[in-house]
Amino acid sequence: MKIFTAEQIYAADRFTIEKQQITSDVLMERAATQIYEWMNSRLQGAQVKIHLFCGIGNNGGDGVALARQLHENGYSIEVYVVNYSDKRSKDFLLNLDRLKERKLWPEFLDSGCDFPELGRKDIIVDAVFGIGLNRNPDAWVLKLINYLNTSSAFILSIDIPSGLFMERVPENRDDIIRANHVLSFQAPKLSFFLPQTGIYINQWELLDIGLDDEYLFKTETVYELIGKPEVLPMYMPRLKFSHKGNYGHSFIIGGSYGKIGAVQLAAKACLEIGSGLLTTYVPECGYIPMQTSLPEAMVIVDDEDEKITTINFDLKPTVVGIGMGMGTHKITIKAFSEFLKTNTAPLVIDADGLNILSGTPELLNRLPNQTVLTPHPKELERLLGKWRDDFDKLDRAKAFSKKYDCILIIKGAHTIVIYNGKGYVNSTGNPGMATAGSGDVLAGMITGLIAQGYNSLDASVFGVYLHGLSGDLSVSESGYEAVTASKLIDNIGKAFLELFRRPEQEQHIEEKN
Ligand SMILES: NC(=O)C1=CN([C@@H]2O[C@H](COP(=O)(O)OP(=O)(O)OC[C@H]3O[C@@H](n4cnc5c(N)ncnc54)[C@H](O)[C@@H]3O)[C@@H](O)[C@H]2O)[C@@H](O)CC1
Ligand SMILES: Nc1ncnc2c1ncn2[C@@H]1O[C@H](COP(=O)(O)OP(=O)(O)O)[C@@H](O)[C@H]1O
Ligand SMILES: [K+]
Repeated sequence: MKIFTAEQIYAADRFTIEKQQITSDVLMERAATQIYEWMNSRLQGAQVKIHLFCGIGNNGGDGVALARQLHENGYSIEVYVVNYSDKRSKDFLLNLDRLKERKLWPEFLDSGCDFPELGRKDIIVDAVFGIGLNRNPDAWVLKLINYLNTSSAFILSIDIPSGLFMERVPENRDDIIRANHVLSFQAPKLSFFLPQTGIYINQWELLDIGLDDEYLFKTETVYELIGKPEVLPMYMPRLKFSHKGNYGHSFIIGGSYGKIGAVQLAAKACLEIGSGLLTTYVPECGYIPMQTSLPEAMVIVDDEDEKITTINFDLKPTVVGIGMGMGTHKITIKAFSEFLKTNTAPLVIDADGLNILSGTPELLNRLPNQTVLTPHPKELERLLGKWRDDFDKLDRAKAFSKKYDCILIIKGAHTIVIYNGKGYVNSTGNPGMATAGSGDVLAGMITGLIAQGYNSLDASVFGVYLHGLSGDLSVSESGYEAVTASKLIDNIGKAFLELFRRPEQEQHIEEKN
């Protein structure tokens, strides 16, 4: 699903108005109707007090139009106009008149006034600012935002929590509405998925206001939200007459004394996702653990017992995954550097492999094209330097990925795969996955997909999606706290099955037919 910028959404508005031969207030009315129906289906006429805080732009216009619909259907409402500017939008004014025609008189709030009392069981509709916020709100408006946040009422934000910008992080983290639920129009907004801004949103949902399909389809976006429809076409079915040689030979290099488990996890995940063959390269101390825990894997050992000192092998890997638990000893850095001089296989670099790269950046020039890097936030900072905010982080990541022609996977609650100026935002996964070794599993999964013939970008996007889905399946079995990296591996197979599971409703209809 595409993630549009504010400019693209405004352009979609204009395009739709032109093509459907409607006036702009029709779109506003559609927006209000969608929200009304959403609320009504949940409230079922309940006489709960609904406080609508409406700005003077089109987000406020949505709120005022919604107030009218709620009133006409018997709901108990209070409307407040947050009078932050005298530049009121045309459609806001039109809807304000429609409200007044029905003898509904909103209360006008400005810098001098007291804020209304809000009950614990009331509902607040936040329609102060939408995607048009382009500078810091005045102090009294911030005070109002703070006031709403401290109330215990349920906050429903229209389109986007007020105070949240589309393309930057606000300076003061308290200046944004903390929404219980966001009803966003047509497409999700990038800020919903970034750690510094996503925290203001508890849940979000999209409402279709009928923006023109052709525009939405044809317009290219930098960011895309990756769900099932996006990954399904990537899936490569296994062929009846295929053999293990068709699914590649993965080579996983890593481990050090006390950290052989990282290689075990990556290797197991790599096999579980379908790699045809797998060889691991570990220090001598890893030989017995590897051979006993993973009989399917072949093992080559370093001359040294506790760490990797040379990377000598006699096989032609389809893909190499390197770095998990490897350590950053001087001699290991040398071995890694020598390996990069001769390696031509596609690479997936994780953990200490990344730390070595950030300590020895000249090695970045030795990476094959489309090398996959899988940093967690700290490793990413070592690679990119300190960023100003999450939007700056994405810009730096895009520049880095372009400079070294690498695929940069920014891991987190919504992992973002960066390549070729684009960002693929993952939709699966959960906080249960914040647990030791889950990154090793991801690196192994991506390695195993490349082995099977997926290109490195598809392997990254698909691998990240399946990894999160395995996490979601693990949570449904054992709750958040008990998710472990090993459980993620155990659920890779179920994640594949889940990809092809049809929604129950659909199955039911078919059975009836
Ligand atoms: N295609 C869509 O998605 C549609 C969007 N609509 C609504 O329109 C909203 C966008 O409306 P607007 O562009 O009018 O913008 P907003 O309603 O977000 O309001 C901001 C307005 O105030 C000004 N402003 C920005 N920051 C300010 C500040 N700190 N202090 C004072 N004034 C400030 C801006 O110039 C802008 O006109 C959307 O979020 C959505 O709610 C709907 O009305 C219908 C269609
Ligand atoms: N809150 C979260 N929600 C969803 N996924 C998460 C969350 N926290 C961590 N993850 C995922 O778990 C993995 C953690 O990777 P990493 O920190 O490298 O773990 P490790 O070093 O222990 O292997 C990443 O893929 C990340 O996206
Ligand atoms: K809002």
